Amino acid sequence: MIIKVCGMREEANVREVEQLGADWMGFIFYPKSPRYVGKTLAYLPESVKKVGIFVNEDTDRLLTLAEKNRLDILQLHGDESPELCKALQEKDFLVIKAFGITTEKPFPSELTERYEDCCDYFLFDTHTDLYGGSGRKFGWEILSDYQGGTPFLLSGGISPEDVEEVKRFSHPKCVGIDLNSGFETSPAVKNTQLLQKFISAFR
Ligand SMILES: O=C(O)c1ccccc1N[C@@H]1O[C@H](COP(=O)(O)O)[C@@H](O)[C@H]1O
Repeated sequence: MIIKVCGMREEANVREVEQLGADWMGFIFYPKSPRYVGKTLAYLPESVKKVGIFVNEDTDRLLTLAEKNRLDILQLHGDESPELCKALQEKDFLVIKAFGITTEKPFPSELTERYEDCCDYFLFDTHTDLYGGSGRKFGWEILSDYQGGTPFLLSGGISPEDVEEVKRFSHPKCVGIDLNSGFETSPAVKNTQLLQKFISAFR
């Protein structure tokens, strides 16, 4: 299973998390996020895949940031179209389309189906008007209604005490989990002890 640690920014913290055995590390390029990278990242990790998180970003700016930060994967949290996802794949990026899920509505199969042929992964996150990083979980049982072919990461408010529940979660297309605000001491600063404990218990 892929473990992605998201919302990283500070050099020392990036170096520490790189040593913990995470597979992917996420950097948020959405200016309204408290985890916004802002200025240039002082250190780009080598031993993890670097994921850039974007929300309805201008395509030229997205590509400039992707090149500058040597991003491997683009995670799109806004209303990005299937055509944009396809165009980014054709530029040799892996593409993750994030979907905000709520149990108050049926699983959005009609929406996810439109992205089946243009994304490498989906990410199922808790619906929020802020696009992501809510720190809240949704009822994962709704994912039994996801019958698509694209592998997905489970996301949204996963915290240290969820490790057993995450291990019990099972879906044939779930290939990973996303850890973000639940492991922070302050926005964009991860508690490496909590992460280490979670990762060893999860593996
Ligand atoms: O973390 C943010 O601030 C953020 C803002 C806008 C879009 C995505 C964002 N983060 C992503 O949200 C999910 C869930 O995070 P959390 O566990 O609920 O804190 C995660 O994939 C982050 O990559």
